[in-house]
Amino acid sequence: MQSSLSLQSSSPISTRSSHTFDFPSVSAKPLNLNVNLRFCGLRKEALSFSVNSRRVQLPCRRVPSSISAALSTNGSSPKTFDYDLLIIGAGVGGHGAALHAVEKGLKTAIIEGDVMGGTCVNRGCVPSKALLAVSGRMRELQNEQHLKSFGIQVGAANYDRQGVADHASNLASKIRGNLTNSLKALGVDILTGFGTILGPQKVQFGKDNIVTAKDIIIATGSVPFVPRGIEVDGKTVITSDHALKLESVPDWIAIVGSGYIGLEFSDVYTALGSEVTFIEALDQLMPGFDPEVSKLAQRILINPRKIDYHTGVFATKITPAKDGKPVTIELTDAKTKEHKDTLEVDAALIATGRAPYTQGLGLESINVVTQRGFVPVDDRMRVIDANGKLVPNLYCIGDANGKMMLAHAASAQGISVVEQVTGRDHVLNHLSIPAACFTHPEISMVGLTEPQAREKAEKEGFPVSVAKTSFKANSKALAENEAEGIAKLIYRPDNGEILGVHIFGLHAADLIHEASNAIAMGTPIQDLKLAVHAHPTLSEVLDELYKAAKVNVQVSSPVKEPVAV
Ligand SMILES: Cc1cc2nc3c(=O)[nH]c(=O)nc-3n(C[C@H](O)[C@H](O)[C@H](O)COP(=O)(O)OP(=O)(O)OC[C@H]3O[C@@H](n4cnc5c(N)ncnc54)[C@H](O)[C@@H]3O)c2cc1C
Ligand SMILES: NC(=O)c1ccc[n+]([C@@H]2O[C@H](COP(=O)([O-])OP(=O)(O)OC[C@H]3O[C@@H](n4cnc5c(N)ncnc54)[C@H](O)[C@@H]3O)[C@@H](O)[C@H]2O)c1
Repeated sequence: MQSSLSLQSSSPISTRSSHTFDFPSVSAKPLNLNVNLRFCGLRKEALSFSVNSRRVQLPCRRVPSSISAALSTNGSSPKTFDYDLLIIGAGVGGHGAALHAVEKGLKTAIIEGDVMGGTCVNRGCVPSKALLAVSGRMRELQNEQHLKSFGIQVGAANYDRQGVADHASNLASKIRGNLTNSLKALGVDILTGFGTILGPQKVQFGKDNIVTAKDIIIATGSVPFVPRGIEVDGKTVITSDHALKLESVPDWIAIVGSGYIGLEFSDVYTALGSEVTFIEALDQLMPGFDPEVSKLAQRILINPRKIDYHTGVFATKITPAKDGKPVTIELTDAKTKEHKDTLEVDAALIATGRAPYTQGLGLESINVVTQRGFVPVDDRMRVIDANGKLVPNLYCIGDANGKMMLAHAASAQGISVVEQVTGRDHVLNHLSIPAACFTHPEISMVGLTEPQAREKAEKEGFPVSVAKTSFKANSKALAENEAEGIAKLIYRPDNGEILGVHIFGLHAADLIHEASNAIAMGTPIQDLKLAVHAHPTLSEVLDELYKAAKVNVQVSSPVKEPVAV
């Protein structure tokens, strides 16, 4: 059985020191742990420890800067710091940054004003995927024809609403616990209270606690955006925060907005028996996706289901149900601005985007003016002040900067910042960050859509080509009787660069990573054509895609001598 050990440092470690701990172990025998810290160069230390006399030596690492840091960027900067890195907001962005900071040897603290884990864990990715796991199973069990095609017969599928809701909330608590424990185990100090920036490198949290840090990351996230005129009562007119609790499954629900949240919830509600009406301001549903993919997705995710829609209209006034009257929704034509229709439904979910949560952060104390609430940053997430100058030692990651409102983007931005503050310049390529919508089947994408790629190509003067493959030719998808889907590759035929990949089909969210990693590593298609995929797997959809591309250059990497095995 393995024992895990955690080294917590709440005071700066800067000199040679040795500590011996006795602590109960998971094995029958108590462990005797002897820890040695040894200076081995400028602001570096080597950690060695012995467990029951067996010695383990870890390599030289950067040590916290608490003693040495004395910045002189501004008269009011502190001379010494409580921490190397202070993160405001313990969502996935803050968590990712903190873990990487510890790995880099930074003394790190994280301030959280509400529950640990932020949006993703408590009110976003995690509970929504729990609900989608249920909707996937319900869909399968309700699809008699699909089951029959395998020779399977089952009785009528049903569900217990509270049981489904509990699955989502239990999963959120579990992952919140894991996230909190991982920070504690690595020695990240968790400071509880609302954080406000008082000046350079100085933050107040809670009522009157002040803490200083060499570098500060703002990671305060976002909240649901509710347009003016819409009254949310939390019961019949709701946001995703309420919907994830699944307190009811309305017979008829209007979903305002057909982006990620709207689409995922349409999958959940229709699987659980609701009828859905989409209200979308733009002229087509799913306007954020590649147009060809959204067209196919509409054929499969919308048309055969109990969903109707109004496009090109704004929901300008929504009044909750009251005194036996239904929810009323006034629709206004997006172009003429004239009243178009009034709908009466049982409930309305407002999924019209998210607003950054940056109020009360004290940005004015450092001359930073937000843009529609978002903190302005450069491509290294360095905060830009009202005069267009970089604010020293201040960064903003995740939803609060609005670059890309995705959990893994927030975390990747945090890691990028930590790389920079520990001496390695790093710019994150946002075009390599994948995204996925977890409907049944899933939609995933990375890089540019076809219209975006064509616009860029015209401006910069390079050729663009498109290759496509269908899941219908994939043995694994056929075996699963789920061959409805496409993959689309947008690329430069002159050099083999991938500009974008879009997938709609079974497990699209998992499949996209091969393409996103290729973009991140700069691997051209002519090299990818030679990569081998196991048969029969869904990954062969991408193999086919690369092979279908017509690139005008040969293999770019040197051909290695074959190695005998
Ligand atoms: C329904 C839904 C489903 C989603 N599904 C996905 C998905 O499947 N995949 C995906 O990639 N993304 C998904 N997202 C988006 C994802 O949740 C966000 O992009 C992500 O949570 C952003 O992380 P963050 O760290 O920037 O902010 P948050 O997660 O919002 O965390 C910010 C934290 O900061 C705290 N805070 C704010 N101000 C202060 C302050 N002044 N002092 C102290 N603490 C403060 C907040 O309490 C919060 O805990 C989903 C979002 C929603 C709403
Ligand atoms: N699977 C995922 O990764 C996932 C899941 C959910 C949410 N998210 C993230 O959360 C963020 C918010 O999601 P979202 O779906 O709320 O936003 P979104 O920006 O994806 O979609 C909002 C939609 O609402 C429409 N709209 C806005 N105002 C309207 C109005 N008054 N009337 C009618 N239509 C209106 C917009 O045209 C748009 O299509 C997204 O940026 C997304 O990145 C990600």
